Amino acid sequence: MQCYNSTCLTPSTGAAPQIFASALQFFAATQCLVSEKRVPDADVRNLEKFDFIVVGAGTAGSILANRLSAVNNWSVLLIEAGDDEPVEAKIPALNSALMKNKYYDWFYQTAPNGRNNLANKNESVFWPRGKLLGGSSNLNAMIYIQGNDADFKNWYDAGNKEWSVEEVRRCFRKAESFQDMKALENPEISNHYGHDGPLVINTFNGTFGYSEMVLCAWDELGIKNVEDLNVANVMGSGIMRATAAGGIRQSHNRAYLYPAVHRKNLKIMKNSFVTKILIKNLSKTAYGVEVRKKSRKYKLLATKEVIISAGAINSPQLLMLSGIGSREHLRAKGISVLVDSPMVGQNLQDHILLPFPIYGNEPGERGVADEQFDAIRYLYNRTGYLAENRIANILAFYSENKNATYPDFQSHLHILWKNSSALRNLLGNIYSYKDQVVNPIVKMNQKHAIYFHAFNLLHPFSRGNISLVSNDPYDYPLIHNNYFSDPRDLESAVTGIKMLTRVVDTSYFRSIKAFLGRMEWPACDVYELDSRDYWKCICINMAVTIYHPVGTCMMGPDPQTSVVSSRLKVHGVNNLRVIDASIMPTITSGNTNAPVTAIGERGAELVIEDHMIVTSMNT
Ligand SMILES: Cc1cc2nc3c(=O)[nH]c(=O)nc-3n(C[C@H](O)[C@H](O)[C@H](O)COP(=O)(O)OP(=O)(O)OC[C@H]3O[C@@H](n4cnc5c(N)ncnc54)[C@H](O)[C@@H]3O)c2cc1C
Repeated sequence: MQCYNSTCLTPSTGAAPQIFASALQFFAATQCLVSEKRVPDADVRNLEKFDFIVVGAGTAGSILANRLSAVNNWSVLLIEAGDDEPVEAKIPALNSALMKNKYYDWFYQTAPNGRNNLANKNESVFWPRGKLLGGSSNLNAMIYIQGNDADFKNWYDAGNKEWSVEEVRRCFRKAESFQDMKALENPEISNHYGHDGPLVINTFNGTFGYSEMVLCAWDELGIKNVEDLNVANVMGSGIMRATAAGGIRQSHNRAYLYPAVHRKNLKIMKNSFVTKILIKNLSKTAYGVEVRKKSRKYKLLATKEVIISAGAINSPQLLMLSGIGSREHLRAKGISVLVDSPMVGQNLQDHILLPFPIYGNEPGERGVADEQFDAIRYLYNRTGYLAENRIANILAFYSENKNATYPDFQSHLHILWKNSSALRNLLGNIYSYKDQVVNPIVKMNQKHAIYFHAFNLLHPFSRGNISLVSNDPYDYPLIHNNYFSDPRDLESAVTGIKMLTRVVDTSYFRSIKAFLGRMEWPACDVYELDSRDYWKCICINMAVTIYHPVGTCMMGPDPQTSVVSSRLKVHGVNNLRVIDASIMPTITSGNTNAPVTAIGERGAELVIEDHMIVTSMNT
C-alpha cells in the first residue's frame, strides 16, 4: 500500500518503472474506446416545417425518431432538452454519477406531505429522470423485465383495443436483439425473444458469486428459481437480463438514434427545451412547438403531427402548459383552457422501494487494490464491477398466494461488503435518508456485510398526481406521489416484506449467521422488529422510489377518465399524441424500460398506419 504515494526504496535501472508506466498509460488510454462521436446538433431555422416533431429523445422518443424517419419521404425533427451522454452513462456501474447532476438529471423531488418520508432529507423523495439523449434509458439500472401478460390484458380489457397481449409481445420482439449465447441454447428462451431488433439484450458480464447463494435461499423460501424471468412471465427468481452487452450500456439512443443520425430526413436538436405545443384555437389542431435553445426562441412547425415523448412528469406538464388539462387547475395558473381534460397529470403510479438490511458475516472487506484492479480489468476486457449495475444481478417476483400466476411483489438486492465505501452514498445521497437512519447502518457495516432486500409493491392502488406550480415552463411541477394513500397498499407491502424477511432462516443465510437489522427511526423504535406495526411505520417513513413513474397521460376510450385514445391521440386535439411511460393505464409487473420500449414500437406503428404511408423504407 505504501507504494501508492511514495517512491520505491529498491534501486532500479529504469526498465521496470518504464514498463509499468507504459502499461498504466496504455490502460488510461483505453478509456477512450468507451467514448463515441457526438450526435450532430441540427441547424434549424425559425418557422421551419417538418412532417413530424417528436419532443424528448428518451426511451420512447428515440424509437419514434428512428421508425418515423425510416419512411423516406417524411421529415422528422427530434427535440431534446439535454445533451449527448457522458462516458459514465456507458459504463454500467456509474449511472449514479449522473444522478443529481443537473446537466444530465432533471433531479425532481416529490412534494412533502407531512405524513410520509419523515426520515428522508426535506421529507421528500428524490426522483431522478434522464435529461440527455436516450433520456432515462441512460440513467437507469439496465434491468430488462417485460412484464406479465395480465398487465397488457388489463390495458386491453380497459378498452384499448390496439394493445392485446399478442401485439405487445410482438413489439417486444421487434425491438430486441437477444444475444446471450448460453441462454440461446434453450429453444424456449430463443423463441421468446426477438433477434433482429435494434436493442441489444444480454446478461451482465460478471457476478461475484454471492448472488447465486441468495438465489438458492429464495428458492428454499418458495420463490422458485427459473432460467429466464421473462419466459416465466415474471414469476419466481432468477438472473436478470439487461440492456447491457460486452460491459457497455445499451441505451435507446445507442440502439435507435446512432443508426439513424446519417438520415437526411432526421434532424436532432439538442439542449433545446420545448415550452409549449402550438394548437389552433378553433380547430383544436396541433401545428408545431415553441422551443428555447440557450437565449434563442423558435417556433417550429409540424404539418402532420406533434408527438410528446417527454416522460411521465414532463409530458403532462407540457400538455397543461399548452392549455390541455383540468379546467379549474389551468385557470388557477392563468393558462387559457383549450381542452378541459381532467385526467392530465392524474393517475400517477410508481413502484416504491423499501430497502431493509439483513446482516451477515460474508462477504468480508474488499481491499482498495482489488477495486483498482477491477477498474483495470474493465479497461482490459469490460468485466469486473464496472461492467455491472452495482446491484446484484438477480431478482425475485412473488405473491402472497403460492400458486398465483401474477406477481404482487418484487425484490432487487444490494450486496455490500463489510465496510463498503458505497454504503453512505447509497443511503444518504441516492435514498436521501437523514443521518439518524444512515449512521447506525454504516456502523453495523463496519462489522457485517449487508444484503439489502429492496422490496417493491408491484400493483399499488394509491394514485398520485403531477400539477403545475405556475405557468412558467421552467418551474418544476409538483409531484404528489401519495404512496400508501390507499390503506390496502400498506397492508399488502407489509405482507410482502414479512415473506421476504424469512430468508434469514434459509441454509445460506444461517451459514453466514445472518440476522435482520433494525432501521432506526424514533417513531418506529417503539415497535418490535419485524412486527406488522414496525413495517408499517418504516414504510410510511422510509419508502422511496425504484424510479418507475407512469400513468399521468393514461390511455383509454373516455376523455373524462383518460388523456389519450388507444391510438395514443390526445382526446379533443387533432395531430397530437403522447407516446411514453405516461400512457400506461396501470403499471406493469416490474421495471418499466422494456414496456416503454414496446409502447414506443407500437406507438410508431400506429402513427405510420394512420398516415397510411406505403413508401420505400430507408435501410
Ligand atoms: C435512476 C433510474 C433507474 C431506473 N432503472 C430501471 C431499470 O433498471 N430497468 C427498467 O426497466 N427501468 C428503469 N427505470 C425506468 C425507465 O428507465 C423509464 O421507465 C423509461 O426510461 C421511461 O421512458 P420515457 O420515454 O417515458 O421517458 P424518458 O426516457 O425519461 O425520456 C424523456 C425525455 O424527454 C426529454 N424532455 C422532457 N421534457 C422535455 C421538453 N420540454 N423539451 C425537450 N425535451 C424534454 C427528457 O430530457 C428525456 O430525455 C429507471 C429510471 C431511472 C430514472
